[in-house]
Amino acid sequence: MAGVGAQTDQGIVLSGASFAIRGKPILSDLTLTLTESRIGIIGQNGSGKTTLLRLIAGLIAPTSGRVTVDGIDPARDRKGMLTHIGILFQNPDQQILFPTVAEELAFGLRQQGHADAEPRARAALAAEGRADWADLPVSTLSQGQRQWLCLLSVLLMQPRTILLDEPFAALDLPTAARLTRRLAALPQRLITISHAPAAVATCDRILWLDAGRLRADGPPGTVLPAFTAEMARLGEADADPHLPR
Ligand SMILES: Nc1ncnc2c1ncn2[C@@H]1O[C@H](COP(=O)(O)OP(=O)(O)OP(=O)(O)O)[C@@H](O)[C@H]1O
Repeated sequence: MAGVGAQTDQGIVLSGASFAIRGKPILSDLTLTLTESRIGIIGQNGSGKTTLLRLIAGLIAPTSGRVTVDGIDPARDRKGMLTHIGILFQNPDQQILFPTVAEELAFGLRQQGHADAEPRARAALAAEGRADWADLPVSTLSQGQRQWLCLLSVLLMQPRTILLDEPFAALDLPTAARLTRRLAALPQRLITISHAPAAVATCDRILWLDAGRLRADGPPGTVLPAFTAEMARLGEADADPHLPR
């Protein structure tokens, strides 16, 4: 796989990992070994999907249990993680730090120790046919364009695994179709959060989170129909729970 060369791909391992905020459990006792190339995470609003990605990326540490990425504790070695994990947030504005497109792209490369970060960033833009974007203020890009910029930043860093939090949520259909093709062609491991079963239907493995616990874990052909049926059932029950019949 890309990025980390000959190092062994040990995958992402969670051993009894839990996460709580002020004593409130958000994720409970997750034990998983993730080695597949395409993994989907589904679940209702607030079920803990984004928190799980943050745990894998090392942005938060488990309250109990353990998380390792290729044998490394991601919360302890943030710099070492740069070649292992890239994350594309749901909202690009949570990710973008710099005023211009080239500066934003160069940042991650500089963190990885590349002295030629800026020329590399400009070359990458040129290769995408976007050389004219280099000095544009990021604020002039549309939401979809900013999301594309965030993806390009992640790709330039060549992480072994890319975590995607609802990558299509804010995109129009043609942009989503382009991004789908782009993602499908990547050699990296992709872990994708989605509410939409169709968006993860081609994954090798689906994790269904329910109130911070693993409710199902298996191939899409098994997990997605069960999830869809349960969402339909909940939707009916919640539609008018307080109204007289
Ligand atoms: N910083 C925080 N402080 C308090 N509660 C939090 C915090 N971050 C997350 N939570 C709570 O943890 C739970 C899981 O949140 P998370 O964002 O992981 O869910 P999600 O499955 O990604 O939801 P969605 O589909 O709505 O994006 C929610 O109940 C949320 O309110």
